[in-house]
Amino acid sequence: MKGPWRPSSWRDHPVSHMPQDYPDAAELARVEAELRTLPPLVFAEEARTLTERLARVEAGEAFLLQGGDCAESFKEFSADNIRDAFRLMLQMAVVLTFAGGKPLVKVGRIAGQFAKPRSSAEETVGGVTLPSYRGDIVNGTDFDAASRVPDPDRMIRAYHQSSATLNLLRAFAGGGFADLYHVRDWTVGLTAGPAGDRYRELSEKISEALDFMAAVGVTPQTHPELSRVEMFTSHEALLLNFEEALTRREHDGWFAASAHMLWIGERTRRLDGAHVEYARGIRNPIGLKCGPTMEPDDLLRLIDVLNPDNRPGRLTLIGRFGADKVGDRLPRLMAATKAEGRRVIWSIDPMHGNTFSSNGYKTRPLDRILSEVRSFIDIAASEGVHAGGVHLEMTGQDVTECLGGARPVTPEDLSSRYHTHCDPRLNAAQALELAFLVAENLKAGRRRASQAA
Ligand SMILES: O=C[C@H](O)[C@H](O)COP(=O)(O)O
Ligand SMILES: C=C(OP(=O)(O)O)C(=O)O
Ligand SMILES: [Mn+2]
Repeated sequence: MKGPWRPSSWRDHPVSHMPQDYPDAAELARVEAELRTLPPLVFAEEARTLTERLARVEAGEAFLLQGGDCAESFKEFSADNIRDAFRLMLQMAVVLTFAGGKPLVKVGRIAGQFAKPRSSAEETVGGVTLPSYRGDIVNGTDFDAASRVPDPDRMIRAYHQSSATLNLLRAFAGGGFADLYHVRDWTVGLTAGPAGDRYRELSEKISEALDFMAAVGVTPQTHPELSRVEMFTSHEALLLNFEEALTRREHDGWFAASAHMLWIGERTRRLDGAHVEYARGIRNPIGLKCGPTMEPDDLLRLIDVLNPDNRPGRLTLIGRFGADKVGDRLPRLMAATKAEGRRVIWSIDPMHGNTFSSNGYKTRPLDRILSEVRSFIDIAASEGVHAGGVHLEMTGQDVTECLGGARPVTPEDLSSRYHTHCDPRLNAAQALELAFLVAENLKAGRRRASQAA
């Protein structure tokens, strides 16, 4: 039984994957106090709106695309990177909406995705052992003792970077960049290759359809929704000192003001742990990673705590099993939520269960990623559950971090443009390829459903 919730009640629960060793407690307290005085990064009403949008996903009327960096960083912070991430979301949205025939809810892993859980608390290189890098909001990547000391001031820097990132995202979303009439312009930055060619073809079709609509009087002036998009932000609620300081009271309860949606990671989802305690008390939409060790009963007890009122849109379950395990682990979890009438969204993260090292680089093969997504869609169909979304680590940059693709990245290529601060991301072409695959599967599913009806 849980006691009363407060923004700080997580402190009475077991804490994992957070720095316990800030060297200066007074400085940490000063930073937390400063964060409490700073304006919210997002507005509670936006989080309520996202819950409504996700309720449509839960009802099977929309699809969720959640994606972005594994770890944002201070070094890779630039207008170009934000623009490229935004444009990739738009490109994928075009593919998924056109083929899927359903509205797409767009949620970035952006403007706050800075804290990382690590498999090991320490890292050893050449006989030297140092604390692991835990994300730019905690410590630095350089392999020297000073960089690895947790520094609370990094929270302030992460806050301001998130604020500037959100500012640009909001400008892009509402200020013309996302105008569907510019669908052709979004091909800028697409590398040569089949996914790019298919996208160009699709954007031509959409442009023709828009020209036709304009001829019959449907224009951005008459239909302003054609010239703007909704884009929401999300990150893992890992560094609870930061989250607590940005938790704000509203008339209908407490909201995390650091992002529209927060999720609980695979490594911090224990029922009595600090992270579940924090998440249960905020009214934002919540994600919960569900990995291969989760049993149906664990999941149901977590849902009891995280969504006791069974509110649609509140809880997104993000499976992340690995292509080889999804067939064994997912069906019983889906069957349990379905049998118990739990109003949850099922989404798939095909990244985190498909990671291994090659030539000293952490990588993931695109074919395994695609295979986990395909299995997810098939399993959902046979369990009678809506395949609600995908959760991806991806970047608008042409990196060489994940293997394979139509213009294949080989193990030898990994070193050429491997820029991630933590996990390997899909590059723009690989992400588009995945979007086409998901779109085709969704279309096939719709066809099957209408034939059966
Ligand atoms: O992003 C997720 C985790 O931080 C990451 O997968 C852990 O990676 P590690 O095994 O290198 O610590
Ligand atoms: C840490 C992550 O994933 P998981 O908790 O599923 O391992 C992540 O999404 O970056
Ligand atoms: Mn990751």
